[in-house]
Amino acid sequence: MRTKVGKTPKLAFMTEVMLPDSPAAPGSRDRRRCEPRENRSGLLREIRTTIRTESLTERYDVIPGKELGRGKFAVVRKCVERSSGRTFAAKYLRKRRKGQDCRSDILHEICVLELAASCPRVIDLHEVYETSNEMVLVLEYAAGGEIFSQCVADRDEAFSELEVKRLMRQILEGISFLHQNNVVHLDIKPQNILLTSCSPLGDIKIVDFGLSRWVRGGQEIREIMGTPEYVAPEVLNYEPISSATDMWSIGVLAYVMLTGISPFLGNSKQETFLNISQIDISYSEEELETLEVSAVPFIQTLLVKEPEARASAESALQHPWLQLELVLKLPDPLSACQKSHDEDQGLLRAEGHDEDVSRDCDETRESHEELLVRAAFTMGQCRQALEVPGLSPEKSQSKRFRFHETLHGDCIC
Ligand SMILES: Nc1ncnc2c1ncn2[C@@H]1O[C@H](COP(=O)(O)OP(=O)(O)OP(=O)(O)O)[C@@H](O)[C@H]1O
Repeated sequence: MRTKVGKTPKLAFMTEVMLPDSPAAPGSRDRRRCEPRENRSGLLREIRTTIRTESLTERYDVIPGKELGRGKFAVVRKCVERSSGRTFAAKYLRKRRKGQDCRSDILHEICVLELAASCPRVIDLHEVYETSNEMVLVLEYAAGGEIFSQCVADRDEAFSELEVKRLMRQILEGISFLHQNNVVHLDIKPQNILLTSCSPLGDIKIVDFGLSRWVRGGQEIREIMGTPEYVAPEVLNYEPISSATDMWSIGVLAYVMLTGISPFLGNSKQETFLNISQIDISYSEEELETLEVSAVPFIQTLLVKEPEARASAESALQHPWLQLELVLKLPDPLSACQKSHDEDQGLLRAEGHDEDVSRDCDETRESHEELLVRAAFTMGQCRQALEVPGLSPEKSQSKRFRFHETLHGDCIC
């Protein structure tokens, strides 16, 4: 039985990688995209960012004490750039891991961040520093933290369905950008989706490209990596990895965000793998019953065993479940004239605005009212409605379980 959402060991059987000759590949910072150069295992290696060798503290005040997050080989701290007063997240990555020089993995992570520099759904890379033991990525600061916190929160603090839809659209936009650029993330999970702000709920930022790979048609990558609960069946079967591998994880993520339940999590890693390979998933949980009718079919287009039969990021964005968000994209004049009402309702979080500003407020008010009715209807159905008959808060809360340990370099056997 799968009843918990939590931080779980990460699988990572990396193939050996070639090391680049010099710390910083030549190139200017004004080019928008890096030319992807990769070695056999899908690691990009040619970065454009200047690697600074002075101490980070010459230009930044690192906020003492509180860490923003931590992995097995990295720690992330808040820092403030003295010249601008801007806050950033400094990710300190150890170059030597388990006796191996992993500098090339870090260069790959930098290169992917450069490649995604124009995508607002991916965290921005500001600067890179290097010492003898570490590399430090100075990243845009995502003040809202991980969406994980709200996935495991009590019902009254968890995401509403409307919020999940908006965030899911943004996640798919980011993943679609990466896939169009031949990058697969391979570690999509709630801990790697951050928020620009928590209250009010901001926008998502995808982080942690440590396991990502650059894949091209014809080239096969087979590696066992990821986080057990989110890993796709083809990874367990040592079959080729593709963009569909991320889409599986997005299916698991959608389920988790909507229910707080990890759909494949078993009592042991082996049980989790068995559940995944048998697609042993329950669509009859109480938490799913309160959702819009198109929510479960959305998840089902992703949690399909055959990678080629899974929805792509682009087709998932077209799924009926996510279409309400299109209605929520309001033109600027409407946003202005309805602003206070929208705030009161707390329903409208338009993520973009149409260029079309020619319609006047009166004309758009009508569609806005329809929108509010539809949004209110959705909110009424969402899982935050604790009064749903037969849905006991105690029971549903027992399905949420927090633990904070993240392990790496784990194996499947
Ligand atoms: N830009 C950021 N702004 C705010 N917090 C961040 C940022 N980047 C990372 N964090 C926090 O630090 C955590 C660890 O970051 P990240 O996942 O990039 O490191 P990692 O060592 O690769 O982790 P993991 O072991 O989970 O792969 C994130 O889950 C998040 O909580």
